[in-house]
Amino acid sequence: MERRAADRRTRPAFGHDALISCDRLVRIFSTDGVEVQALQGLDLLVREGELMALVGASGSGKSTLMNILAGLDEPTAGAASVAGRDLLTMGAKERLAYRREVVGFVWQQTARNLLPYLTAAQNVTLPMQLRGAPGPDGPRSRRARSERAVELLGMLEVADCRDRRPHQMSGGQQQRAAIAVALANNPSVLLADEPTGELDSHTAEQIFAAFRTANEQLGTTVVIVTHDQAVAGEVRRTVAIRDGRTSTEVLRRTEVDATTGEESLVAREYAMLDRAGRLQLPAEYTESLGMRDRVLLEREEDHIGVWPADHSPTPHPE
Ligand SMILES: Nc1ncnc2c1ncn2[C@@H]1O[C@H](COP(=O)(O)OP(=O)(O)OP(=O)(O)O)[C@@H](O)[C@H]1O
Repeated sequence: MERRAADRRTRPAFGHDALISCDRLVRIFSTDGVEVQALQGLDLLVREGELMALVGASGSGKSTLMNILAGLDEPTAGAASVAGRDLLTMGAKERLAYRREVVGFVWQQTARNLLPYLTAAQNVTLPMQLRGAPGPDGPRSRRARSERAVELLGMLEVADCRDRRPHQMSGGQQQRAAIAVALANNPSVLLADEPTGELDSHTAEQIFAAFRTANEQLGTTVVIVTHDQAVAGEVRRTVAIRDGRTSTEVLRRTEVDATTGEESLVAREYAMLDRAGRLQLPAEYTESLGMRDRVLLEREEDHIGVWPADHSPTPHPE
């Protein structure tokens, strides 16, 4: 037992090597004496450099999670950290610096992302000005800031909009300029909550390509909340949230056929196993097999069998 306790002490902490780590996150909202548990012990790890999507039914807790990661809201319990910053213990000053330097966000409402009376280039320079004392890699002079703004707008293919105000730009151009604003201070993480929600599918595709550009060219970690199946299908990893918890995860990878050499994208769905060993079984599986309250488990050499409670265990040879 002592050895087990020592092992536990020397074991690396949960999510120690992740850029985003949410550990049993809980967020309870109380309004008029009614409690809503928007997050109910959510676990999520995101590695540096990932481009991933979060999906889930309306009300499952996606926006609540994004607001916490954006530093706009605080969890009721649990632990959360982004790029080494502890989101529960940050003071007001650190929180402000966190929102300016560590995370960038893009919201669904195109109007929420840009100031209407500034041009695209001015919108991009504003976060750099607000940052105050620049870091070692931050642009120092006014000229350097405006050069960076033009560079970012160019990378996102809206250089021609630099002198236009938001109302002189299409919805898609506004969202691309919004991505440039979010990237202005070179954040570690780019968060986007339904960024293509107000756009047609062709424009949505272009916006998604812009996130991919940011991820590939700048190495920014990108987390996108989306209802859009086409967007969710484009990323390597999609995590589904159900009732305030991560429930399933789809990983996609390219496989090469050994004989034909042809490449194909293979998607695999996984259930999440939490640290307490809890596993959420899909309702369609449990219902069709009449599983309720308790199930029988059988440990096999390379898998675990889950059976309805009235199943007779398979006799094992002696
Ligand atoms: N400020 C708040 N006050 C009270 N309840 C809230 C608040 N914000 C969210 N909720 C509740 O928390 C739950 C999760 O909401 P959330 O907005 O995170 O879901 P969502 O998955 O983003 O939904 P949608 O896809 O519709 O945006 C819902 O039941 C919602 O009503």
